[in-house]
Amino acid sequence: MRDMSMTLDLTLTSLLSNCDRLQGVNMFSQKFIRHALLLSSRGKSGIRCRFRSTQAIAEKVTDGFVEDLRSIVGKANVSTAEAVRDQHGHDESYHETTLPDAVVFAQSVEHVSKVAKLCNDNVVPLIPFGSGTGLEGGINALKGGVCLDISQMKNVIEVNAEDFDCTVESGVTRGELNSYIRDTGLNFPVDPGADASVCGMCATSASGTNAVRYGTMRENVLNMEVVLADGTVLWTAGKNKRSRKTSAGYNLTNLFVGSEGTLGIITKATIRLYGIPEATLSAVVHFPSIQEAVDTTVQVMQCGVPIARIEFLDEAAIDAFNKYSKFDMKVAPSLFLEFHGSPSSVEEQKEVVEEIAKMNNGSNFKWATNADERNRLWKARHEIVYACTALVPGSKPYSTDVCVPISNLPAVIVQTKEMLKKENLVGPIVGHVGDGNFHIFFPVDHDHPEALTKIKAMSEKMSLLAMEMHGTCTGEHGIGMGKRELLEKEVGIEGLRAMQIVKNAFDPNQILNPGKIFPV
Ligand SMILES: Cc1cc2c(cc1C)N(C[C@H](O)[C@H](O)[C@H](O)COP(=O)(O)OP(=O)(O)OC[C@H]1O[C@@H](n3cnc4c(N)ncnc43)[C@H](O)[C@@H]1O)c1[nH]c(=O)[nH]c(=O)c1N2
Ligand SMILES: CC(=O)C(=O)O
Ligand SMILES: [Mn+2]
Repeated sequence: MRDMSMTLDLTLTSLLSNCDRLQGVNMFSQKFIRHALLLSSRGKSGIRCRFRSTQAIAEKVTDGFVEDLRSIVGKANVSTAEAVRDQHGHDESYHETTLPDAVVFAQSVEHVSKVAKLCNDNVVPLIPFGSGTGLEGGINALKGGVCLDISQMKNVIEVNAEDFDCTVESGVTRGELNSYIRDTGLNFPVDPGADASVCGMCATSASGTNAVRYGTMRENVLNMEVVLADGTVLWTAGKNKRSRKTSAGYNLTNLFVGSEGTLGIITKATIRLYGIPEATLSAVVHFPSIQEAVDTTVQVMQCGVPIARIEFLDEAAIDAFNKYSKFDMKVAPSLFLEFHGSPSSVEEQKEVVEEIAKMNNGSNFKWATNADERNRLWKARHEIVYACTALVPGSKPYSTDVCVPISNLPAVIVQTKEMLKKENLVGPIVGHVGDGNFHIFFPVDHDHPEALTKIKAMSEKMSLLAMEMHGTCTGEHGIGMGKRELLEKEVGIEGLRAMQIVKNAFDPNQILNPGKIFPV
């Protein structure tokens, strides 16, 4: 035991001699340095542990560098046109555009690997671009560099219907996958509303309306092909592996899920599929108060009803929803529900939920049994973020995204609503409440910076409240550039340091999506 620790200390010493930032590395961090060292000793992975500031010093993207990019992917697949850079310099959120210097459209994993190596050798920032539907400014090129658009890699590599899994390339969107596999009777249910790329969903650990039944990306990814900063290609669970369980070493798959383009570029994902339910039933029910709607949710969950969707909209959200999507719903706190299963199981779930809702003064149940009605309802629900921004013409969405343990949800939502009133802010509340996750969608108009300051303060208060109630500042949208200052508050300085050590080990030159996740 003593010999072992001496060996580790010696190894640590030699590692530390390569580090730029030694001071203040506590015992906890040293353990991680040892991990990093073990990784770095695998020469082939190319992972080196050189500690640098998390802020990269980007080399300029010169004409010669652009020529090098063109020689890798072909002339037609590199653009420096302002319109193309602009399109790739922002997502769907309020964050203001920051342009990359060049956009590269990769056609293969070999392209991705060679472009990564070139950027790494020249210390040029590299930002993976999935489909640009993120809500935390994840693709903004904060330090310029190369935006690597991988949306044209659109092959479905394999579908193993008998094992309920499939493998897709980075450009395949959730909608495209579901159209492709429709004939198999299977589908991929994780549903962030937007038609995001499956690999982008891995990168942000997305979820959405039916995570309550089927889980988030974390529970649904079995394996990923990832290109590291230096161009190394690895499979997080081993090449061709797709078992439901594994105890083989560290869980690299879940390290890359939610890494937001800062650890590697996900070029393929092997994900779980589910049978399309035999019967589906949707409903809307209205309540006199937020408390009663959310209490209903908690009781439904605590009764163990395997509900597929249970979505909350407050009266402001219903109002925006009616106006934008031409519905005529009662303007009151409401739940949108969906049940999946056999006809008898759906009937049983319906009865239990109806009884619980009625006990909480839920009324005006409206059932949608046919597919057209259901699709219209859920399409409108998915567009709610646009319905909220339409309240202020010319605005963009600022979305909060807290998630708390379900028993704390009623208190957090009620307090949030009181804070909104006190601050006199317009902000409809919408939530995937079965998971304890909810958003306020603030319409933000950049011509009114004072309103944005107020919204940011409110958003921070909400996040702190959620953390105090044992929750998180982001259930599903990620840290991106919007929540960087909150990460340390959530995971603690030790957690943050551990994350920085992992980042430094995988990306010693800090080229991958610099300026994201970590506080500035
Ligand atoms: C109308 C609407 C509604 C919703 C949402 C958006 C919109 C516009 N979202 C957010 C969004 O759809 C979600 O974050 C997606 O997972 C982003 O996938 P993209 O492919 O668009 O990634 P996008 O291109 O926006 O990139 C997002 C981040 O991931 C990185 N990235 C993308 N692809 C990568 C890859 N292949 N390898 C490595 N890094 C990669 C990027 O660098 C960036 O940091 C959401 N989300 C949610 O969870 N629940 C919800 O309810 C909703 N609802
Ligand atoms: C935008 C988002 O997260 C939602 O509509 O749930
Ligand atoms: Mn959401």
